[in-house]
Amino acid sequence: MTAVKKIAVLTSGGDSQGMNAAVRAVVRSALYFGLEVYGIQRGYQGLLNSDIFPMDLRSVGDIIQRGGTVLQSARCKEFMTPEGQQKGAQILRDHGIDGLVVIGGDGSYQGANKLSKLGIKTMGLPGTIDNDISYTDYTIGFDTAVSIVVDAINKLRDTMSSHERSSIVEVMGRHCGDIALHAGLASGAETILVPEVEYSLEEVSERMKQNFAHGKRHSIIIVAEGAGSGDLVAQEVLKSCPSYEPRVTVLGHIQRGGTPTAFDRNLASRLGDFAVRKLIEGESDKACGIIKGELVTTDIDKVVNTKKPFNMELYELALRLSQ
Ligand SMILES: Nc1ncnc2c1ncn2[C@@H]1O[C@H](COP(=O)(O)OP(=O)(O)O)[C@@H](O)[C@H]1O
Ligand SMILES: O=P(O)(O)OC[C@H]1O[C@](O)(COP(=O)(O)O)[C@@H](O)[C@@H]1O
Ligand SMILES: [Mg+2]
Repeated sequence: MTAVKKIAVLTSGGDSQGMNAAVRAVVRSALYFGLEVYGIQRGYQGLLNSDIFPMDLRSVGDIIQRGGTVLQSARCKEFMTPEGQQKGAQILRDHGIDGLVVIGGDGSYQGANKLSKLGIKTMGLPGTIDNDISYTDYTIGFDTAVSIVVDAINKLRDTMSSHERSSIVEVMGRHCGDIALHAGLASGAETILVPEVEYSLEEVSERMKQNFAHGKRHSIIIVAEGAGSGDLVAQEVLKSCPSYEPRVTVLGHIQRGGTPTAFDRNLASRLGDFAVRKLIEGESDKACGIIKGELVTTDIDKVVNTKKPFNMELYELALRLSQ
């Protein structure tokens, strides 16, 4: 006896690499366990437009390696209203859909939470490059985004060291410094500016001067978008250490594209299958995650109301090793 018979899947919010692998896992596991499965195009916007279609085994062929999301994504204002949420729940009921897997970030999770209060069984999967979701060590897309940043910094290093310059790299992460931190540690950045750690521009220039005195003739500064602007940091470096000739690179949406890493594909595959099995077992209003290698579910309410702790140990290590 399964708690759901017909489920749907959608992707919502900023897309991330590995969302396709998650969609594939949801569809194939659902079919394996005898459920009917539907895709919803363009997130909650598509739900409100009844853009809902049946999915079969072949409909998710040849997508595990692709970035973006074949279901497409959207940000939908109407769904933020109680009327929009009731309309969405009614449309799902009209289609006979009793379970929904939402792949997205914290905003998308809140939409899933509202639908569950209206009688639809929901499961959230953490699809965002930012890694800003609590109760999971990793989100789907984070590993790929970090690899892209590291690859870009490798290239910047070549030219920065040739010209003895300082490279200031602005990376994504509105409220979370994890991309900056993990890419910074992996690429030996001297300075990592994140929203979770207060800093002053004076401190940054003091560190630059010290590094210069220690014989460093080029340097990498990573700025998470939520921590400030690369241009401001560059102005400060130009004032205090002009010989570093700062150059700013904003990586932007490049970080959200391209083929997902094996880590992200495997995480997405495991979580997609897990979400289906939990729906079948009757769980609802839960976010799926991975903690210390184990798959877990946590109440969505708890997840969206808890800020993910920042790893200060890793941050201090990155600074210690880049002296
Ligand atoms: N509090 C909320 N209640 C209902 N739906 C929400 C809420 N917050 C966000 N959403 C829906 O989820 C969509 C994606 O949220 P957003 O915060 O943009 O991205 P992400 O899910 O990546 O964090 C929004 O456009 C909206 O449709
Ligand atoms: O797609 P947009 O509107 O340019 O949004 C950019 C934002 O989306 C992200 O890539 C991901 O954020 P979400 O997962 O919350 O959507 C952020 O790092 C970035 O600030
Ligand atoms: Mg978000």
